[in-house]
Amino acid sequence: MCTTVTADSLPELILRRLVISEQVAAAKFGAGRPVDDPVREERELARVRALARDLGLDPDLAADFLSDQIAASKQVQHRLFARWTAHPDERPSAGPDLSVLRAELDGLTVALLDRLAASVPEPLTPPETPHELTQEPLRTAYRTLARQRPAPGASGNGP
Ligand SMILES: O=C(O)C(=O)C[C@]1(C(=O)O)C=C[C@@H](O)C=C1
Repeated sequence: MCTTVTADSLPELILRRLVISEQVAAAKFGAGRPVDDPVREERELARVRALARDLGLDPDLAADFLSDQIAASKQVQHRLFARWTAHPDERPSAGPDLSVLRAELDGLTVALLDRLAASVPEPLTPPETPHELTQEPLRTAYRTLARQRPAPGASGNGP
């Protein structure tokens, strides 16, 4: 799996991550695994800090941003778990492979940080979506983006 940096916009990439999260939920529900995986989260956050340094982005900003994406993913997954527990007829028949989905998420992280580094540091608001499942998680995904952020390279981390 290669980690292609795409030309997609930040909002598109954020939405795509939530769509993959629905598949992650299916994989975990099918395998009887819990939504939360703190070890995986720690690894992702450490990687994002390293990527941010390479891109000239504030590592704290990048970590806050990824934490929002993880929190949003967990909201989607917990909602789906609750739905599938209450309505067995709505359960997905077969879950996709979690390791494949994680490789997709890792590739998206590179693209997301690349877009974040290229974006103007003006506050961004989450788009409205007709999908009830994703509206609240989208607000979570934009928590850091909704605040004024320092321009890339102006993070005060020194030369
Ligand atoms: O990789 C997983 O297991 C996921 O569920 C994805 C994810 C994430 O959004 O990156 C979300 C929740 C877990 O605690 C860890 C990571």
